[in-house]
Amino acid sequence: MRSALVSIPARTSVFPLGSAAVPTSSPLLRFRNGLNIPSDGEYGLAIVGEGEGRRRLVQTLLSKYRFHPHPPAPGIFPYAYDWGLEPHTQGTTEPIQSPPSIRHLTFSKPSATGEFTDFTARYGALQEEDKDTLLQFFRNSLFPAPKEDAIAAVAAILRIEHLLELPLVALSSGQTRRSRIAAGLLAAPRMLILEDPFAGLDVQSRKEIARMLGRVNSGAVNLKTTSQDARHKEEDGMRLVLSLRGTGTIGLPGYVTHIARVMGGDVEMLGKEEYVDKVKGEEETQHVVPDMGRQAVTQSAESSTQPVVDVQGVSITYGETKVLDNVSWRIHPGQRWHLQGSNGCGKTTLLSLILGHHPKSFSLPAETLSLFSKPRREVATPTLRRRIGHASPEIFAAFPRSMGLSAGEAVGTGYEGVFSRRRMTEAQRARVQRLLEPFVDLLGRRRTPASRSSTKSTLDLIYDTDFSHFPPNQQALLLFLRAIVSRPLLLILDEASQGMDEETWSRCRVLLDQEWAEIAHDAKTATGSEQAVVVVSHWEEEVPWEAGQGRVLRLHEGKVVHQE
Ligand SMILES: Nc1ncnc2c1ncn2[C@@H]1O[C@H](COP(=O)(O)OP(=O)(O)OP(=O)(O)O)[C@@H](O)[C@H]1O
Repeated sequence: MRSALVSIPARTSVFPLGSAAVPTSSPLLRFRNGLNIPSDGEYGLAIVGEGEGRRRLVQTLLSKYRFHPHPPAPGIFPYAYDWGLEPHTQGTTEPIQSPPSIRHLTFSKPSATGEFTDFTARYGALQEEDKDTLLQFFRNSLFPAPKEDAIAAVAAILRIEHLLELPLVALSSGQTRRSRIAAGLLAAPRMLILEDPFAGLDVQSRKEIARMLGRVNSGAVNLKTTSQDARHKEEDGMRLVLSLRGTGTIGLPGYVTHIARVMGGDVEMLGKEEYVDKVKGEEETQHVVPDMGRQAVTQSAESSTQPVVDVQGVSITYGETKVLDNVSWRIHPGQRWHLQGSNGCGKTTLLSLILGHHPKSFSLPAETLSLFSKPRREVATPTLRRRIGHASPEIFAAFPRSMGLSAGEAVGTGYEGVFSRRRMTEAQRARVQRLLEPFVDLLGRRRTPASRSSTKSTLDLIYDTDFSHFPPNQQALLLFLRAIVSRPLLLILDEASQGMDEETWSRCRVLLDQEWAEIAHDAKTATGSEQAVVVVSHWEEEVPWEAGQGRVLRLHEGKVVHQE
């Protein structure tokens, strides 16, 4: 075995860069029993635990923090491996910058360059600038430029050969994720850190990709031999480090041998078996608290209400490809639907017709699409925006970060379903504050010196803080609150929990239960109507109602294959 890629001794702590040499504050992380990543041999690492802790550990691996105590540096601490950097940068104990051979792939950030983000462009006639295909992206936008055989090898690994000639914007979110993993592999770094690579992937894809990543990690597939990057020796493999949401054992790829578990600021290294035993033991001793807040779902009788959505025999075709094929679907007030189907089967396209994002939405024959008891073509799009609450990875990517909207204003844009600042009534401001309240401890963690000296309450400070100043997982939370703020007649949660921590999402679920109980109560006592809900998720456990309490619509290659 050669040297370690990463070697962090036991009892090392990390602090923000620029903090005092003799630490005066508590560390960001403490490494209980160190962290060593060998450069070769059978070894697979997954980081699990609290979201903020996992992020800090990733930042540590990217050399974004200062270490204490300063260890005798074998290379560029914490890296023991010779990354092929200039001699003068070696032997330093201060982190300088991540070695170029480490790549970090995160899916929770909106893309800085704009690629993969424009969510409505894909439905209409494509603009010239949106016509770039996946293949062109791989050829022209990656550095170092991959060789053709590398592209072919990676496309085969990730089963995206059939997508190479498609425009980037046409890819579904799962297809986009596979393509981004492919781009990460094509860069052929010495170490690739992937954050939540399996979120948004269907069950089959998750298994396939976990297996393929295992082969890359073990060196069975060596992409270096096909890379043009001269920094690497051909025999160098690629180490993959996965950061995975959740502390459970579900979703751990088979090839993973070691776990770095982050809890309460402590990083503990465990062998996989040791970890699995520990988690099982903890689960057994955990007190199961009955969920008093959870309401039994009352599924409205179909006959007694007018449907909020009535789709009858809709088909959508791009060139030769039939993306929706004779789809029919009725959604009544109070119903909960889980829209299912593998990546690329047409779920988002179907929802885009209902949401009014798809240009065909307005031009479909009146009898094929009715919304809120009227033919779609008689319902103005701003009315749809007001009546439908919507959270999705596409909204997350597209929501403006440069307009200076505060967190409260961002949530308030949900009243009109717009992306721009709007005036809110006092009652609406109060409602936004009430929604923020259960999350104050999560959203208020990053207090600045200025905010500490402010006389405002933490809730007011959060309300006024610029939306873009929150980390991505908290932005996802704010956009979820935006979707529910107006108590819309139809709520569409399309992979809404993507990017959120488990703790945050479980609180969102409690909030949803409360909301639905209140809406149901109002519907009985006043003239209101119960909320219809559509959830898209590839993870059963993330559907916010008990199994069997909702309905299911399953698509396969654009066709409805199951409806109950
Ligand atoms: N302009 C286009 N030309 C060709 N195919 C397209 C175009 N736009 C979309 N598609 C294809 O339509 C299919 C449906 O995409 P859609 O986003 O609806 O899938 P999805 O079920 O939501 O997938 P995911 O689970 O990955 O989000 C995909 O296979 C996509 O590649």
